[in-house]
Amino acid sequence: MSMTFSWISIITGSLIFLAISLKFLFNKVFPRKSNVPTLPRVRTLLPFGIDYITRGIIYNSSNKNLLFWDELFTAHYPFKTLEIRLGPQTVITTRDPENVKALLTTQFGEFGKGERFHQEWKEFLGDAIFTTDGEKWHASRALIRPIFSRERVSDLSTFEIHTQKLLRILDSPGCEQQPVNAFDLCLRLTMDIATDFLLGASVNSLANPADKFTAAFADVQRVQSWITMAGQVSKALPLQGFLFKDTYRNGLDTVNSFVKPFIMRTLALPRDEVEAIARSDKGYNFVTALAAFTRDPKMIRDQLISVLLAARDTTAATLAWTLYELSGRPEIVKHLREEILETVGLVATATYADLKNMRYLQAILKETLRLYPAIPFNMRAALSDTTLPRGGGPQGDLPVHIKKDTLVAYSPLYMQRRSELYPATYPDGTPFPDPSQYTPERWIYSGVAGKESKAANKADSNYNPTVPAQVDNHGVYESGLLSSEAPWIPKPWTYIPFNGGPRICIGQQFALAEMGYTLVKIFQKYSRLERRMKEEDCDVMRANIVLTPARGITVVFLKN
Ligand code: HEM
Repeated sequence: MSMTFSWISIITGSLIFLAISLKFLFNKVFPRKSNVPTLPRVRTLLPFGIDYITRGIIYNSSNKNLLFWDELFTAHYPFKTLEIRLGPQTVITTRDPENVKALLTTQFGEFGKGERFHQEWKEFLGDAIFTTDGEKWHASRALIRPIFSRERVSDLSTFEIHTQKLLRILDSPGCEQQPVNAFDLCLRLTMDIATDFLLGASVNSLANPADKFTAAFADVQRVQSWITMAGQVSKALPLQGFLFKDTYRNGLDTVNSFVKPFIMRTLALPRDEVEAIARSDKGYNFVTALAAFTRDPKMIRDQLISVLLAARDTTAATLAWTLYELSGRPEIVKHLREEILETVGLVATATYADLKNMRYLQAILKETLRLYPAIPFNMRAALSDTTLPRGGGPQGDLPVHIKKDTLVAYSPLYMQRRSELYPATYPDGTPFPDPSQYTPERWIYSGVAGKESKAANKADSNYNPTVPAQVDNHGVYESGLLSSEAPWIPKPWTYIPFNGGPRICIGQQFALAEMGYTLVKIFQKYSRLERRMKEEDCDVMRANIVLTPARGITVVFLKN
């Protein structure tokens, strides 16, 4: 037995030695051309970067993606853009806002989701807004844009129906004054709201947690996130074929069979009737709105599922992280309740304008999205041979060539947590709150919130809650703080929870209204939120496409 073991060790050791020697020789024989500015290259020990990939998988499965990025950039400080060769695949990671700006706006046509991403997601999302580039993407965006107009988004009646159901659950015998998993409730709430908005009928997962559609959608998403992660290294390791295709296909069948009748029923209506519904408020939903422009059931299905995917977990996770932070901070809850009391009182329902006028509420949401951006890591592919403005040369500040199909990764999570991107003080010398801390007040003048915020809001002549969201705001989140009186707005392209440029999140205002409405509803009724989590379960961030609390969020909602 021990003889066999030592032979295995000798053979394994020799193979590793051989692989390292071959890699060394390869680098000697094919050195990089020296006259073109190149990016600092991350050294890997084993061929195809297998050591690097393994480390990535281990860090990901132990929820340490942020640490992975931190260690990578710390090891290569002060460089902000790095190149990693994983066999034939080149992946660039950047924390340079100038490069992020190029990816998302100034060189928008040269970087996109890319054909590989499209292929990986095609079965799930088809050829819709989320997975296409160029003309196809443009057509999808134009089709969907009117559905997110201010008039449509400011109708909060769907939120009212489902938040009422949430409150009834919180008041029910098993939950009242008891610890509940707030993340699970947020997922169910956002699923119910999204399906109601999209189909005109909710899956009602708040009342029925075992709902089949919700479970199938979760299965497909889980496998899809593995496929996407494997896709980043798939040229080096062709893993995708092994990834639970049965679960994926069965899940997709369930999802498709659920949405199909809604689409077919709408398409069976005479066109002028569909157009009339799409113009009115009665019976309006995403499917009817799309059916007024296209009679293609697959196109409607693809856009519908894409928007559902984009809308559901992102909003649930942001709401849940907000409740997590608020559960440890009674002073924030107190301020928020004061603002609610002043703006809508404890009984009335908030309007869209009320939500927009509540500066402290908006600051809370901004602060959550700063520390927990729902899409923590993102990626673009070079659609042709092109350049990035920075990263080359000895100082890392020269433009670099980028070959077609190179992947460029950036991380709102990592960037938004870097203290160097924040000022030490406000313009008047008041210290700027520690960027590592959850402090909504940083978004409002000198830490003053509550009463003063409302007065400041009225005085803010640039503030206009009717301004549509879809402006290119240079990566800065729009909600009325882009005014001459704002004491601080993030440096361009350093705060991008909704991305920026032409592909900025189309549902941004919908999401903010949904989260704001839910928080108002909750804190009209409850005055305290207590966290009931073990220390080791707090702040554990799982990053599988969306940044979710890995151990849930266990809290108790208390009335006094
Ligand atoms: C807190 C909640 C949300 C956050 C943080 C968020 C964030 C984002 C981000 C970062 C992107 C860019 C993805 C990329 O291009 O790589 C995006 C795109 C998108 N989002 Fe959101 N989102 C949220 C909620 C919503 C909601 C509620 C909807 C719809 C009701 C929605 C619909 C979309 C769509 C359709 C896209 C694709 C836009 C395009 O490619 O042109 N999102 N979102």
